[in-house]
Amino acid sequence: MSTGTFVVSQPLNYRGGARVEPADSSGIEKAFEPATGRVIATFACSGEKEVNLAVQDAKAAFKIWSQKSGMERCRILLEAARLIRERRDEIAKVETINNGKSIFEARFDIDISSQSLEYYAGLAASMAGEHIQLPGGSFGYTRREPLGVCVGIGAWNYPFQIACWKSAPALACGNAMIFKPSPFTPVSVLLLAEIYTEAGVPPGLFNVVQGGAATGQFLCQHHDVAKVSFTGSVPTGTKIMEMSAKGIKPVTLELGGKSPLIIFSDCDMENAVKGALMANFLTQGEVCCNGTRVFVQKEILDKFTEEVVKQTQRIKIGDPLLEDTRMGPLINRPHLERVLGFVKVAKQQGAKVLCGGDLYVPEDPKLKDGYYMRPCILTNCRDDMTCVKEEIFGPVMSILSFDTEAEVLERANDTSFGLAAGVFTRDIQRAHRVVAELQAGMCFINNYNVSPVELPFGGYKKSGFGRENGRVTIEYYSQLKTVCVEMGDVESAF
Ligand SMILES: NC(=O)c1ccc[n+]([C@@H]2O[C@H](COP(=O)([O-])OP(=O)(O)OC[C@H]3O[C@@H](n4cnc5c(N)ncnc54)[C@H](O)[C@@H]3O)[C@@H](O)[C@H]2O)c1
Repeated sequence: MSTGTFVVSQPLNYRGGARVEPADSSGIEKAFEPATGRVIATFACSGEKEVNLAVQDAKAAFKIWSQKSGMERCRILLEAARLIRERRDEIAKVETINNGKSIFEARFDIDISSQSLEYYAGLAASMAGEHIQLPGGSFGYTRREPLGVCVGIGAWNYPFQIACWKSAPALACGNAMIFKPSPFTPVSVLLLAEIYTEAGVPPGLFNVVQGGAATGQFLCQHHDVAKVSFTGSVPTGTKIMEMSAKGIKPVTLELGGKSPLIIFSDCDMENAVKGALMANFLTQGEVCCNGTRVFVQKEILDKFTEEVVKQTQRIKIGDPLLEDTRMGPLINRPHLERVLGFVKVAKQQGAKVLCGGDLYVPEDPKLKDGYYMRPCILTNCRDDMTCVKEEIFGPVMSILSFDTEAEVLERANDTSFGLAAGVFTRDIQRAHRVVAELQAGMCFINNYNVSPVELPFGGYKKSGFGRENGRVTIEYYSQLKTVCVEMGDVESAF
């Protein structure tokens, strides 16, 4: 597989353990290779009939799967994790071709994905209720039971990983899942569906329906869907919550962010610079938890800025399938233009562009229609500027200076988002004091954007609720049944 050659001709829906063309459609979509601007797949968006069939199949599979013991589910999930490892390179390449992220990064995503299956496989076997002694020999116990058919709706920035972060805990708990990827990145989740089938899940347990908003709505409104787990923007998250409210369905919302990264003057400068790059430029900056508001204490502002610019200018942009590329193209042309538009507005509002923020045309002629830009550092930023307030979702870092801890905390929290935050300092007391005050679900001390599957991930405020990863996620894919057992006679009040 090399850039400019991949096309998908097989069906992109998956139902009953096989790829299928949808039974009906609500429109046609095209998926692109961002590196070249080529169409790699044309597919029908699933209509209501197809969604009904997917739910019907998932319900049948749920009956079989939910009866299995945790150990039985564990073995199958471990086998699926092994198959992901075995096909790591192929999956990473497909992800790179359809999303644009460098192959170097895509391999990490696939590794985190297989780890997610391994982690929840382990928990599947140890899920248990409680036994509670009551007076007179009576007792109660709790059973942790699955919810039923869960829907996963994904964003386009981590297509395979999002599908794993949702399906691994869902399946571990005994649920079935129907997954709808973003229409921009429909391809890699099919490999996951095939892997689950090969590993031994019942046909229909993990189905894929393709489409955009209309298909997503059919799924959310379906009366046999027990839960919706959504990753995407705040406006869509609001709609998902409204639709789910009508059916009293629980939702997990993993939404956007505008996270602060606070660099104190006593930091280890080399690590802080690396951390700022990690916080801003993975996947071309298209990362929900990115620390795009970089607050730097005044004493080290010049030195930090100089170093961060130097390292940003060294980032190798180009063909994402090449081993030494570290930044590929953005997801599509409209998004590229939107991100460049943010840089333009930032300049109009008084920010200074220290590097990048413009189109990049690689030398290789086959890449000339790709969606590349140079990573951008903005300085002279103020808290009221658009680039500091809004989620850009591209490689644009805004540097802001600050004087005191109290001041920076106030400014860092002055946002309706609350997904992540970071702090670099050598003072351990300050580090813990600051993160305790930060209004964010995921806080990093002296690093940024590492995502071990053992740690819960999710937002505060408008960045959503519910968690992915970690032990706690079991609670979002299961429900507790209490059983009260009488060992004596009924003492009636009547
Ligand atoms: N918190 C997280 O874990 C996380 C992770 C990745 C991305 N994100 C966020 O996702 C956003 C970027 O992703 P995007 O552009 O794909 O987001 P989006 O909200 O446009 O779309 C997300 C998904 O929702 C579907 N959808 C759109 N309208 C719908 C509707 N009315 N009903 C049901 N489904 C609908 C889309 O087809 C897509 O699959 C950013 O805001 C980013 O921060 C968050």
